[in-house]
Amino acid sequence: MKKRAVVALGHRALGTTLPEQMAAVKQTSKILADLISEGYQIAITHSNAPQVGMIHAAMNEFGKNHADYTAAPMSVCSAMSQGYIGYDLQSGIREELLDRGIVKTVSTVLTQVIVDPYDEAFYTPTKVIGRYLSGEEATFEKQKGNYVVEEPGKGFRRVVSSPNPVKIVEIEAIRTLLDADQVVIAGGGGGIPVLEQKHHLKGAGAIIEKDLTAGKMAEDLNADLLIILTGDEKVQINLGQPNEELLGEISASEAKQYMEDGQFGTYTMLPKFKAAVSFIEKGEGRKAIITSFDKLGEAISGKTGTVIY
Ligand SMILES: Nc1ncnc2c1ncn2[C@@H]1O[C@H](COP(=O)(O)OP(=O)(O)O)[C@@H](O)[C@H]1O
Ligand SMILES: NC(=O)OP(=O)(O)O
Repeated sequence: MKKRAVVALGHRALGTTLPEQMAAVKQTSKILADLISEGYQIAITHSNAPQVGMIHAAMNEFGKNHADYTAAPMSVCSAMSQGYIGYDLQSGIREELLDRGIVKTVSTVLTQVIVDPYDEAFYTPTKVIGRYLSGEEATFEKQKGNYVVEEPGKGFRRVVSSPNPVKIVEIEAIRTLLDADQVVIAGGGGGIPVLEQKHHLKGAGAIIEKDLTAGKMAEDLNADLLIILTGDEKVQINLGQPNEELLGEISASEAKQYMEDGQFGTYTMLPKFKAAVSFIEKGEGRKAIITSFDKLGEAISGKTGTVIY
């Protein structure tokens, strides 16, 4: 039986602007094709904060200035970001596979993820999206009822709520594609957050942390491996202190201890560890790798990366 992996792609694997994304995806596709060539069945999820910020700004500026265009809510923009990023990944991976003589369908499943309307996150927006804003732009956003935070010396950023993923609506479609040995991109940008109202799923104005959705998807698919590709080859503890240390192979209980000790950024590295530990604890023989996207091959063969077992 083939090994099954869920791969979460971070910012570096995608870039920010359209040309950056096109170049980054070419590189990322090679790495993912290597994994597939090694016999892994993979489901891929990805970041979307820069892209969804860009799409939301564009849609809402047009909506304001042209009577025949309407502004788009965040959930619709989230769906657009899944389509746009999924499209680039689908083409890139397909091409890389064909270059190696591998014929496989690569598809994107527009994925909705049910969130809890009473999730505490709705009271405190924390998820940073889009580009840096000037003071004037930040004031304008606040006037529209949006939230911004200041990053000293850099500018302002928009923030939205980031509720926990409760249920992946299209999980059976994702599972079916993997069972058919196809490559699937799903849960992009953490999935489109939706509130369950009887049979209706109402889009929520929020962005889910993609690492948490990746972990949930890995649990649901009973994957062997959760791979989180980020900017660093290995995670550090005691960051910025004289006793700074790179983490290699650690157990889930060691990882939990580091989490409790506050070793990881709340909105950056911590969700990756939460996802990894929860995934590992809910099954047998599971492993999670956190590494930079260009080091995946070495990490798979045990030469680098932070590996949690
Ligand atoms: N203990 C830590 N070790 C390494 N990086 C950390 C740590 N705590 C926070 N970080 C930050 O987390 C970042 C990765 O998180 P994020 O920017 O959300 O990534 P991505 O888009 O790759 O998912 C790193 O680039 C680093 O700045
Ligand atoms: N949705 C999400 O987690 O996006 P980023 O990784 O870009 O913040």
